[in-house]
Amino acid sequence: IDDLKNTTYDFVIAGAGTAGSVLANRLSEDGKYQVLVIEAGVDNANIQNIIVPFLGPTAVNTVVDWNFTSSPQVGMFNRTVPLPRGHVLGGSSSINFMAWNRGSDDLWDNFARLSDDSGWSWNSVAKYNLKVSRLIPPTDGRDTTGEVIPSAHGNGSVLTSLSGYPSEIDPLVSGTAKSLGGRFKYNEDINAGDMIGFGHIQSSVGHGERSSAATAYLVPAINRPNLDVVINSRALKLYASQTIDGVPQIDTLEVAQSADGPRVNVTGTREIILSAGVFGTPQILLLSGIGPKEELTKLNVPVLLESPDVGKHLTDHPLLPGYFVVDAHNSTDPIQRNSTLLAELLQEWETSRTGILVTPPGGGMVAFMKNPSGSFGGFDPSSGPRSGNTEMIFGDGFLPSGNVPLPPNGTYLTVIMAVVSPTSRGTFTLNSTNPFDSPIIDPQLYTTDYDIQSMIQVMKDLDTFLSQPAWNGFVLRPLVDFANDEEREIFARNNSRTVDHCIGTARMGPGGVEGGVVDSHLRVKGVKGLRVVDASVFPQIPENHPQAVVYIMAERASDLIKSAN
Ligand SMILES: Cc1cc2nc3c(=O)[nH]c(=O)nc-3n(C[C@H](O)[C@H](O)[C@H](O)COP(=O)(O)OP(=O)(O)OC[C@H]3O[C@@H](n4cnc5c(N)ncnc54)[C@H](O)[C@@H]3O)c2cc1C
Repeated sequence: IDDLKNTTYDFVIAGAGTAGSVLANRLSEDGKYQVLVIEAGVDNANIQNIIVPFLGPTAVNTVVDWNFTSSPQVGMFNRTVPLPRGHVLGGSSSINFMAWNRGSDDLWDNFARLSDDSGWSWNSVAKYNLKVSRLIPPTDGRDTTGEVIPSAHGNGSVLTSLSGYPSEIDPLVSGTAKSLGGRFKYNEDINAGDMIGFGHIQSSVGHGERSSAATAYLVPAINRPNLDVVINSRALKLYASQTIDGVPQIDTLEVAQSADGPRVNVTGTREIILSAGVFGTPQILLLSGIGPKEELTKLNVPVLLESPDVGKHLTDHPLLPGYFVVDAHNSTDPIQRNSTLLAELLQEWETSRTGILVTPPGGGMVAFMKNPSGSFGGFDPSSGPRSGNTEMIFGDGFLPSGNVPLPPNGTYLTVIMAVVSPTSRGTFTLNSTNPFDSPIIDPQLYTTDYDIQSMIQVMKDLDTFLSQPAWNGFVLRPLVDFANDEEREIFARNNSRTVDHCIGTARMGPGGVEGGVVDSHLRVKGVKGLRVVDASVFPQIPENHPQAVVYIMAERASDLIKSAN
């Protein structure tokens, strides 16, 4: 931060994560504006476990992760759960598990309805979807006819592909779905508008490497003379240098590299944009005195603007692994137990970008399902008929999660189950006024009956699916048996965590501050000069993996910002 030649820019962006990197690129592309990006985390270059797709999960809990932890979860017998977030250029897109879903048409139409802005409808954002990603062939070069619909995809920045190392499980999943149909139907492309059904996973992976907001948006722009990116520096607090007609004009951001280091003020003469993510953004807002009055007063933070929704509506997808002992012939399990084998595979990846390391662990097939019609008295909190209530991901091998340890021998099928239209809502609050203190994050997982019962439903749907003839001889037995729903519920509450899809802490909505923190153009209501562009503005949780939704939103936000300036 000391190297900055000046501290006044047209735009100052807090956070070079998924959304922040898109903004950095788009706002600097025509050379008209001077843009500064402040990123708390580290450089993304040359970090092997964020580049090699198979090693992705090993980046969690390292220097590239903020390592947040939830408060005790009452719906999970008071366990705490890890809440990783990217602490690196590219943000969470640099450490996530790379599943790529643009969301159903219904999701976007619901965003439009909830924000009262048709500009968020699918028809309006479809052009941004085409700008965001480009589907390229998988590294094994196979014919993918029937596995994806190429015409549904664009020619944009993030590279996406199907698994370059298909697993022996994939044809069992697609074959079973094709023969079962109905609630278990096959879906040729879950990114073509209707997400329901069993289909092939598309990942933000190209040529055997992770494609992130850093590699796809930030690095290509980094040498522009009008773009400065500062790393290892935290955005702390916003200031308004003046108030006009009672409206604070936000133009200053305080930055520091450590708790006791010097504070530097930077100025955004046109706008300051918070893209610090679902935890970073509400933290900056609250520290600046923008938030629920009672909470601010309790901590002696002077109230700049009463905005009751800051930190509220935190929503995440609960996740539960299901484990099955299988007779697999090409399982990933030996890799987890044998470092020599892993070293050989790394050598293969280094020399030819082939082998299993070109693909994220977790397998090649995913399903989004509706709960049975008529269940829950017909209640369906999802965005519409093309969005799911639950999800399954079919993983080749034992994917450690929850409290079940990797068994010393044997081969396994892991099915990651999730509730993707949860109704539990949590909170984000400050612990203290020290910006370097960890906040209190309470997603309140499984605090509604709908959420836990939906998880039980998907556990039973999985049993139905795996009892079909295609699995005979492959699935030998479940690792854990359940006699009834009560046992399923206890297992779920004991072993679930989240899919790391949290959203909503600065939600978008119509009307005044009681209707949401930002308006539909993502401007913070009640002040001037400040926007939020990241997953914290989502008015409801996408029924899918959300990174592509963040990218699409950030592309539209870039156009909104340019046209307003
Ligand atoms: C482990 C994990 C796995 C996931 N798997 C998937 C998946 O497979 N598919 C999918 O679609 N989604 C996945 N997600 C979710 C998805 O990656 C996120 O929803 C999305 O990337 C969020 O984008 P964002 O721009 O809101 O925030 P982020 O990308 O997290 O960006 C926020 C940035 O702001 C920085 N920052 C925070 N506070 C400050 C501050 N005070 N000052 C300066 N900088 C700050 C952070 O370091 C970060 O770089 C996963 C997430 C995680 C963590």
